This record gives sequence, structure tokens and C-alpha cells, in this order.
Amino acid sequence: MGCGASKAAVANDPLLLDGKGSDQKSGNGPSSNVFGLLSLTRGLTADGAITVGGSENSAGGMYGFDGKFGVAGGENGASGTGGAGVGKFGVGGGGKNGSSSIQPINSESSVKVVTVVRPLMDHEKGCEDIVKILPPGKIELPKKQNGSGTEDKYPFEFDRVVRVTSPEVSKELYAALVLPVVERFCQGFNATVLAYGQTGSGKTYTMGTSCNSKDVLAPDPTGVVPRSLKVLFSYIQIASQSYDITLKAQYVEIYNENVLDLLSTETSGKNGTSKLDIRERPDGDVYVEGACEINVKSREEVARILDQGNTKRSTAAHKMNSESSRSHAIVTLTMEQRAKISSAQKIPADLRFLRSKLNLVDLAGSERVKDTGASGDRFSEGVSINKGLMELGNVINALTEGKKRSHVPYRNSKLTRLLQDSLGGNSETLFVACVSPADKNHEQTLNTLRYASRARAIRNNLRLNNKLSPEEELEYLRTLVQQLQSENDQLKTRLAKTGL
Ligand SMILES: Nc1ncnc2c1ncn2[C@@H]1O[C@H](COP(=O)(O)OP(=O)(O)OP(=O)(O)O)[C@@H](O)[C@H]1O
Repeated sequence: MGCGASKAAVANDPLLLDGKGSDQKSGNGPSSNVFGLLSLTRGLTADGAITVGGSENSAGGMYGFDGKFGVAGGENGASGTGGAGVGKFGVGGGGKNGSSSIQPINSESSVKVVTVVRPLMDHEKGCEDIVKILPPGKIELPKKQNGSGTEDKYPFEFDRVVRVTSPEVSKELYAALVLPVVERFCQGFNATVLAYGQTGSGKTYTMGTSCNSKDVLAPDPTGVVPRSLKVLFSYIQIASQSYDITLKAQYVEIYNENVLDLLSTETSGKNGTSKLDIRERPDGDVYVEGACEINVKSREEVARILDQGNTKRSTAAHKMNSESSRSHAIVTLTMEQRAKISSAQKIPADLRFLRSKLNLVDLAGSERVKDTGASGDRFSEGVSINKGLMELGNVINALTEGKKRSHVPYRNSKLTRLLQDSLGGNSETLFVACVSPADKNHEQTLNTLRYASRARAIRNNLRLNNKLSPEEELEYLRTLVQQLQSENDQLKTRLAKTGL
């Protein structure tokens, strides 16, 4: 199969940051502390507002490259993800008094959920905005006039609820919730951001999946994918001082229960894509067999790949969205970080090799097929979309019913199989529930909030992916020994010259 690989260009993204938040106290400035770099991209003020660009106390990070290590803590460090109103903090810990012990994390992590409420759109003119947001993280929907429930409202609580009324708000949302997920990815953990919601509720807008190169490369991009890429390449630029890093991108869609490669240059199949199978590696990692994985070295390269994939993605107009995604789209970035021989001695053995995967998922919208006015192909697409989402719901139910059900039906659909790690597996996962505020969408909004509420009860088992295969380990150690021998020889020669 041909892949649309393009020539590598050297990463040259300006850093996002102004350096204001560097850890001056410990002497670990941004250039010496890669995770500190990530921490600098945000700081929360006491009232919960977010300032992008760093905060006084946000430095730290998992470890620095000057040989001093600090993990999960520090003066104001926190290893958790961003909540509102907790004051300024850094992520990844470390900082002023970093400890000397490294504890790779194998921990339980709950799925985080943010609800994004978009504005009323033109086609909702005359509708009432029925969504009530109560900070922090609470949202209420009224009971429908003719509803049969006994409550007069339906209350929900999430990690955060945001009305995305401007690009500024979406940037804040990104800084508070998406950035911690990207940080996890950089630290060697699997991570997922997944957008769910009714058709036309703003999933593609929030994810930025359909953005073109220009949007991705904008100095201040909006959307989860473009912003993640910006931070990621800033991280890579710094971390490359100590690690050899390879980043690969893959872009697939699940359309009518078929997995299609949006980066394939094949010309057969639907839109020039052939059907692929999902397989599982012995370590439990689920992957798409034969999908193009393209080495990328800059945001420009990823932008080109997204452009290429988006021209193939299945979209179509229907009554509720003029450009509706008819498939689930999954952008997957896989990163391998190997400590450079020159830095290996300064980096704990557990962190010399890191392999991680970031899934950015824009699901097709749940829909009541009659509301979309669909017929023919559009109708069967709608049926298939709803079936995939129903299976996703079944997986979520099974995972949150605890011990009552031991079988989780991941294999009932391609979507759930591919998201096996993200839900109940080895991944830091952010579930983005997108909703419309319009009264006419009451039932769908309620369904989305119920779905999201159940997803929030899922517990994932996060573990650092730092294991080399025995062959890789041997190869690495061989190179290390060679390097040390050569350094030793050089020192001996120098000593001999000085006559000591
Ligand atoms: N926060 C927002 N601010 C302004 N416009 C928005 C916002 N969110 C969504 N929109 C607009 O609403 C429309 C529908 O959004 P979008 O295509 O992202 O929905 P979707 O959930 O991906 O739909 P589908 O499931 O049908 O693909 C688009 O025109 C989009 O530009």
C-alpha cells in the first residue's frame, strides 16, 4: 500500500511561551526542563480564569536534564489535570525542591469529562437557550413541559462545563483540559481526546479536525488538534536535546463499519481507500493493520497530512448540519523517545525509552435519522453511526457496572475495538461532550449528558510505556558500551598527553 509520505522538514516552531514561568528558583529554565516547558503554557488564577503564557509558580516538570530529578510535586507543582479555581499551578510536578526518586506511574486514572456548549446557530433562530451552567462543572437542563419525571430539572456534574462563545474561550478550555492530556503523551503515557455529541453540536469545530494547513499553522490556532500539535512540537524541539524522537501520524476513519485509511495513496476502494483490519499486539496494544504511519518532523508536515486525509473523509450535508461528518475520524500520533547516548547517564533507566500514543477522535454525530431528512446512502450511514455509538454506550455501561459484568463488548464494533485502550485500558482520556443549547434539541442534549456522565465513572489503568523489547534493549546497551569505551579512550589519551 502506498502512503502519502512527504519530505521531512526540520521542526522550527517558535516556542509558545515567553519564558515568564520558567523555574528560576531551581535553575531549571525552560531549555533544561522539558516538562517544565509544558507547564509554562498555562496557569490558573485563583478565580479559575486561565492565563496562557505561564505563571510564576508553574515551573517544574517530571525531571530536568541537569541531573537533578523531581517527580510529582514541588512548591506549587501538581501532577493532576486542571480543575478550576485552584490557584496557579504547574503540571508534572518537580520544581523547587524536586526529589531524587523517580516513580514511573502505574496508576488508576478516571476518564475526565468536559461539556462544551456551543452558541445557538442560525438554523436555531427562535429557539430558547435552555442550558444552565453552574460553576464549577455543573450543568442543568429543565425537565420538558410534558416530561414524566418528578424532578423539575436534570442536574449533571462534570470536570468542567464551558460555553464556547469565542476562540478565546476555546483556547482557555484547551489550556485547562487538553494540555494535560498532551503532557501525558509527552511523558510516555497513552492519551486520548474524544469528542461525542449530537450531529451539529460542534465536535468537529472543537476538535479542529477539519482544519486546513493554514488553520493548523496559525500562530494562535484553535481546535484540539492544531493546539496539541503546536505544544507537541515545542516539546519535541526542547526534548530533542536529550532524546532521539520519532513521531508518526496516522489518520483513519470508520465509515459504515469499515476502517479506511485516509492517508493511503491507493486509488481503489471508497474514495481511494481500502478496508483495513484491527489487530491486537501481545502486550494488548490495539492497532490498525496496514494503515499508513507517516514520519513527521514538523507541524507543516502534519498539516499536509490532515489536508490530505480531510479531502477523503466522508462528509455530507443534511438538514441539521451543512457539513456533517458521516464517519468517526481518528488521528493517531505515536511517539518514541530514546535517550541520546550523551544524555543517558543523566536520565534514570526507567525513562531512557518512552513510547506513547495519542488518539484524537472526532466521532460522527448521534442523530435521529428522521430529523436529518436522510434517505438512501445517508440513511444507512445514519443507522451505522448510531449502531457504533450504541455499542460505545454498551462498552461504557459494562465498564461502569463494576464487577457485575466481567465481559466488556469491545469487539461488537470497530469503534469500540479501536478505542479499547482509551476506555477502561491504558490511557489518559478526556471525553468532550458537545451539546447544542437549543430547546428543540432537549432530548438529544439530555442523552449526551447522560452518556458523558456514565463515561466519567470509567477508571483507566495508566502505565508508563517504557519497555524496550529484549532485542532493542540489547542494541541500546551495545551502543551505550561503545560510546562509554570511546569516551574512556579519549580521556586516557588526554591524560597521557598531560603526562599525569
Ligand atoms: N463554539 C462554536 N462557535 C461557533 N460556531 C460553532 C461552534 N461550535 C460549532 N459551531 C458551528 O456549528 C456547526 C456544526 O458544527 P460541527 O460541524 O463541528 O458539528 P459536529 O458535531 O461535528 O456535527 P456532525 O456530527 O454532523 O459532523 C458548524 O457550522 C460549526 O462551525
